[in-house]
Amino acid sequence: MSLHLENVSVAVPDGTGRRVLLDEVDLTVRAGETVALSGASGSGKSTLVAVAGLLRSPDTGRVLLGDVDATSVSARRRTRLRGDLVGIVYQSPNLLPALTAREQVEVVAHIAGRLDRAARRRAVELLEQVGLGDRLDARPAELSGGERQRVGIARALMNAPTIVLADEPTASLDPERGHAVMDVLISEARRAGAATLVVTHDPDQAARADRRVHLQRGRVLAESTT
Ligand SMILES: Nc1ncnc2c1ncn2[C@@H]1O[C@H](COP(=O)(O)OP(=O)(O)OP(=O)(O)O)[C@@H](O)[C@H]1O
Repeated sequence: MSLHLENVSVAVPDGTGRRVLLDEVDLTVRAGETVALSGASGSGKSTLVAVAGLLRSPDTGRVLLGDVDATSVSARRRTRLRGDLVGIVYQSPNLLPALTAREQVEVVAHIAGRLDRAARRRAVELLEQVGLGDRLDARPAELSGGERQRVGIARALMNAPTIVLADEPTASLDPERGHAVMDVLISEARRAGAATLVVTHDPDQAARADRRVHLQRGRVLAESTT
């Protein structure tokens, strides 16, 4: 399923005027494609991820997941779409301290009311795919930063999302771990055929994507094929 942002603008009140955070952004990420999003601090990357992930509605423009216009449905339907179709990897995975790696991932199915035997098996498979097959019962305090981030990736993929969004998923890691985590994220998202948008400042990591997009002051400045 593809992700389309069509003419998306977001502005917030700023003193007596308005501050534009996203300015008529057009962006398409095709199914199975990975797009790296870069831009200076404050250029609007996190806002774009929040809009694409249906966490924030644009003031104007449309967000299409496949051919469903998520901006024209009810808030309730939008929440359902997000839960069913979107997986988000955050800068820091915010794992629950009391839960094991396996449980962190299972929670996604639990919340959806679908924690059955198949879901438990899928959680283990995902953790194996991100290289944590031998750490299933470890709690966050027993995991390294890179391992915790890989749990976050497995968790984001648990609902078999067709849209994967990652906002600087490797920001807290050293370059070597960061590259390893990025490789896992991109290969797993590709394997799932998901449309994947990854925010990264790191040119080496951006080069791993199929395409790069640069944001400047809320506008898409340039696209390049890597
Ligand atoms: N609710 C808000 N009210 C006012 N300003 C906001 C709001 N949300 C974001 N901003 C501002 O909008 C701009 C874009 O923010 P955003 O977080 O999208 O940028 P970013 O490119 O992700 O930055 P960074 O790389 O530092 O995380 C920033 O200048 C930020 O301060």
